[in-house]
Amino acid sequence: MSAEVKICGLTDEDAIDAAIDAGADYLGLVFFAKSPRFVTPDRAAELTQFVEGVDKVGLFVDAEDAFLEEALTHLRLDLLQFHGAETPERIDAIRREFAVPVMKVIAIGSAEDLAKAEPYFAVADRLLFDAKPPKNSDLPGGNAVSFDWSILSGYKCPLQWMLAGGLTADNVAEAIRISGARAVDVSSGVESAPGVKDAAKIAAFIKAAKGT
Ligand SMILES: O=C(O)c1ccccc1NCC(=O)[C@H](O)[C@H](O)COP(=O)(O)O
Repeated sequence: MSAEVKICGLTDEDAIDAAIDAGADYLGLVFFAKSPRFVTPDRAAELTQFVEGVDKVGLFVDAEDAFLEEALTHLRLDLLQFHGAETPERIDAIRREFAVPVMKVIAIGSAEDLAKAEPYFAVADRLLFDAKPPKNSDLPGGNAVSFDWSILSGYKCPLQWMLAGGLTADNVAEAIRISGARAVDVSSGVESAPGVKDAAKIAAFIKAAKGT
């Protein structure tokens, strides 16, 4: 059991260094203004200017083309994560327009929600299965909420996928075992407060996810 790890919502140099030093495979940058983890494209470029060998993932929520263009003008992103209500048609158009791999988030509350992934099989490069946000949340993700990982057990998905939602160093090994995930994504579980990453929690999470 060893999974790739994406550390999402990085907002400062120390957190980026901590994620890289601990062996993160993906660094997530949140381009959603309502988030406590929001960074501007300019700041994201500054933060990641010396990053090499680790994929940079830009997280967007129902972003317009102009904003995607702005972000990609400031920095190279290896993967675009879409965490809003983007339709399959919109994902297809973005992928064609910007020629960067795309990952669509599918919110899971019950096993029936897996069917929502199917229309994206032909238009996305990857999927990310995350918990449905609580009803009172302003954020579609990053809410420290889990779902029943057994929903994904034995799931036949033609695309690579990541598991997210309420993961921590204490539960990620179990989540990987039950779901069969080969890649995991975390934000709140490696923070001391919303938007403030904790280097020790990042290291512990990656160790647990990779079984090292
Ligand atoms: O992190 C945010 O603030 C955020 C805002 C808007 C959309 C998505 C957001 N985060 C997504 C993630 O960090 C992860 O992909 C995922 O939801 C896991 O989050 P967490 O449960 O906090 O580990």
